Amino acid sequence: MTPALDIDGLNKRFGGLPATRNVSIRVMPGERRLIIGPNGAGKTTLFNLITGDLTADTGSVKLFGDELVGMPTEKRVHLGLARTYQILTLFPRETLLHNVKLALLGLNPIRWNPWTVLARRQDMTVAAQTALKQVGLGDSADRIVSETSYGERRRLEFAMALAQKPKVLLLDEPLAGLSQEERKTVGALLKTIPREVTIVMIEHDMDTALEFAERITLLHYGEVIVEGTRAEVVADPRTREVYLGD
Ligand SMILES: Nc1ncnc2c1ncn2[C@@H]1O[C@H](COP(=O)(O)OP(=O)(O)OP(=O)(O)O)[C@@H](O)[C@H]1O
Repeated sequence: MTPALDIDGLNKRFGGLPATRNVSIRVMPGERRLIIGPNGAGKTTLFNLITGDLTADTGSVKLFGDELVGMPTEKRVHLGLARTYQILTLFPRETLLHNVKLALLGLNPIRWNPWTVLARRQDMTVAAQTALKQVGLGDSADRIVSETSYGERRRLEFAMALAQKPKVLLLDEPLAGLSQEERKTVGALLKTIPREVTIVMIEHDMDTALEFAERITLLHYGEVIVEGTRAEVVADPRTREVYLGD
């Protein structure tokens, strides 16, 4: 079976310092993969290399067999790659619905033609409303982002990513900054995402993340040092040494 994401020998240096060292990771379709590692281990850099926000020095990243290296981010999105950010990237003075529509508009290659956009607006509204419903914000479509709670904004970001109907979804610390209650809501939401979507998640909250993850990759100083099933990685002494602080 072709992997959903096939990362091979990926390297990235910042001013001589390696942030990603010969990283090879294979994620199969439908998998729920958790990426863990101490601060500065290279987790976000890895995501930026996958999305094209950063350019790799060497190595390959394939999405369902298509080479992404050298491809602009927008094209990667068209191939089915979506991500959420560690720091929320929303338009705070717009409505929730408008934010999701803007995410969809970004996906539309003919978005600069106003007539086309107008003609498609109804479709987009329906798609955006469906995505908001999917994350439990169906009744909040017309609210302004700045008037919503942090947890609701996190869910809005999910809606924006899901509206794009991604094949592979990268989640960068989706639980960061959330209250215990909100963590539960987002944790439950994660479980409702269909298997057609392969998920790779960076997360420090081990309670929720471990429940969700099937396989785990541990990064340390930019390198993959442990990888395996949830049970294997948790039981590995190197995980305890560098991450779980045992
Ligand atoms: N744009 C950049 N320019 C220079 N150095 C960078 C840049 N981005 C990341 N780094 C460095 O690369 C290394 C990996 O950083 P990265 O943010 O990927 O780690 P991380 O595992 O995501 O950490 P955290 O858990 O704190 O988010 C760090 O040493 C960091 O200082």
